[in-house]
Amino acid sequence: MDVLTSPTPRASRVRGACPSLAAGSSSRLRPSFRPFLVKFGSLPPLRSSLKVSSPISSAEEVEKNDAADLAIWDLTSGTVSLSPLDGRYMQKVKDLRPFFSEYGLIRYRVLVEVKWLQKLSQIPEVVEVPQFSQDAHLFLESIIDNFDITDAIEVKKIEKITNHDVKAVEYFLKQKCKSHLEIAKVLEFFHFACTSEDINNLAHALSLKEALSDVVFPVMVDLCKEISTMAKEHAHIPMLSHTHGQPASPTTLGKEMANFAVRLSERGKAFSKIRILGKFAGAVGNYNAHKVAYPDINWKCIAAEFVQSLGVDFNAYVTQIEPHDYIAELFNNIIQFNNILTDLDRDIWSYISLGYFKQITKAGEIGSSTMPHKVNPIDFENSEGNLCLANAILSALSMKLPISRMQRDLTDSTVLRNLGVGLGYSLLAYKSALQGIKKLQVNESRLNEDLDQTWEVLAEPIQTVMRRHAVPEAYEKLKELTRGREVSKQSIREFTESLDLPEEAKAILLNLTPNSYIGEAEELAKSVDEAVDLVNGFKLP
Ligand SMILES: O=C(O)C[C@H](Nc1ncnc2c1ncn2[C@@H]1O[C@H](COP(=O)(O)O)[C@@H](O)[C@H]1O)C(=O)O
Repeated sequence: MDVLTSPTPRASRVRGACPSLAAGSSSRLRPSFRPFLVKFGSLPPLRSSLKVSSPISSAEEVEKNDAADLAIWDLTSGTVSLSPLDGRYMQKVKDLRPFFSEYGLIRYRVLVEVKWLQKLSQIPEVVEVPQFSQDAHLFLESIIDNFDITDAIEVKKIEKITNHDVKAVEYFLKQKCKSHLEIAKVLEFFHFACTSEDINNLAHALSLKEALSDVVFPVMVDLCKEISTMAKEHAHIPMLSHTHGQPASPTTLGKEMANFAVRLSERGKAFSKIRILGKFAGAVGNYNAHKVAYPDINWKCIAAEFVQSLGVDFNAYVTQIEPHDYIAELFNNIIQFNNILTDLDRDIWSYISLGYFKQITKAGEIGSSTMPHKVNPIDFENSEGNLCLANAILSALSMKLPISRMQRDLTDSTVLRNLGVGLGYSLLAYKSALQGIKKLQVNESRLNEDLDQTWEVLAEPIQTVMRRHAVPEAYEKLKELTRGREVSKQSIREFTESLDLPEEAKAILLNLTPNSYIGEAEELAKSVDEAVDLVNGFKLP
C-alpha cells in the first residue's frame, strides 16, 4: 500500500493520475526522464524538433533509474498535475491516497468480494461451497493483504475489455484463484448473487470509515487541542472586543479561542452518532436471485451478518443502492466543522491585521515580493480558501448522492470517486490552520495599547452599577459623556467621582480599567477542558 503514498511512475497509470496541461515545462526536464512522462500520459508528446537524443522507452528501464530521477518524478508529476491535491499539496494529503485513489477503491472491492466468498463457505445450506480449509482461507486472505499496485493495474487491464469496473475485479479474482485447487472448484461463487453496488457501497463505506479514523479525525483533534492550548495559555490576556468591528467590552484572547475549541469539539462529538451504513441485498434490494437459488436461507440475516462483520451498520431498506443518506449526514457535519474553522481563520486573520498576533518569521522566507517588510497571514488564507473548496465539494456530494432515479441510476458512481477530494481539501485546510497557529506570537503591548485608548468601554459597567443604585437616567448620562467623544482615563474617573453612589460601589468603579473589565473570561478560558473532551479523539459509532 506504501506505493500509493508516493507517486511512483507505475502508480501514475491508474485512473486518478491527472494528465498534464503543462506542456511548457517539458523541455526543461532531464532528457532521460521526459519520454517516460510522455509514455505514461503525464506530458503531451514533444514536437519533433524538440525530441531528445537517447530516450528511455520502457517503465522497467526508468524503474532502474537512480533516486534522483524519482525525486524529479515527484517534483515533475506535482508540477504538471491537473489537481493541486495531487500536485502542489500532494505531500500534505497523500495519506488519503490509499483510501480514495482508484487503487484504494479496487483494493476495497477485492476485500469485499473475497470476504463474501469466505462467508458463503460458512453457510451450511450452500453445499456447493464447502467449508474452506485453513490453506484456502490463508490463500484468500493473502490476496487482500498482498494486494498491490501491480494487481490494481491487472484489474484495470481487464476493465479495458469488460468496460465494467466491478466485473473486472471478479474476473481478476477468478484468474488469481484458479491455481488453488480447492478454490478453483468454486470460482463461480465469486460475486455470487451480487450486484456491483453490493460491492461498491461496502468499499466506499470502508474507505470513508478508515480514512476518517486513521487520517482525518486525528488532524481535526490536533487542531482542537492546539486551539484549547491557546485558550489556556492566553486565558488571562485581556483583549478589546470588536462587535461590528467597533471597540466593545473587553474579553481575553484565551476566552475567544476557547469558544472555537468548544464549537469544533461539539462537531467532533457529533460524529459518534453518525452510523456508516451498508447494504448487501442484490439487484433491487430484495434478495430476488438469492431466494430463487437457495429458497431456505434467511438472506436478510446473512446479509446483515456479513455487512456487520466488516464493521459497517446494516441497512435493510434499500433499492439497488445504499441510498447514501449517511454520507450526506457525515459530510454535513464536516461542512459545519469547516464553517467554524473558517470563522476562526478569519478572526485570527483580523487579529493579525490589528497587530494582536505577530507571526514567527523564518530565515529565507519572503512575505511580499515587493514590500520587504511584510509577514502575510498566508497559512490562514490558504486554510480559508481550501475550506471554501472543501465545502463546495462536500455539499455538492451531500446534495446529489441521496438522489437516484427509481431503483438506481449510475450518476453516483462518478460522483463517489470524489469522496477523497472533499476530504482532501478539508485535510489540507486543517494542516494549514495548524501551521499558522504554530507561528503565532501574542503581542501583548499592542493589545494593551488598544485597551488603554478605549476607556469609553467602561461606560457599560458604570451605567450598570448606577442603575443598580437607582441613579436616574444612567444610560443617558453615560451616552452624553462617551458617544462619539474623546474619552480618557481622566474624564471617566472625574465622572465616576461625581456620582451619587455608595463608597464601596464607587471604589470598585474607580479601580476598574479596560484591562480588568473582562468578566469571567479568564475562568471560562481556563476551564475549557471541561467543555472540550478530546481524550478519546473523534470517533464514529
Ligand atoms: O451489477 C450491475 O452492474 C448492475 C447494473 N448497475 C450498475 N451498478 C454499478 N456499476 C455499474 C452498473 N452498470 C454499469 N456499471 C459500471 O460502473 C462504472 C461507471 O463508471 P464511472 O461513470 O466512471 O464511475 C462502469 O465501469 C460501468 O460499467 C444494472 O444494470 O443495474
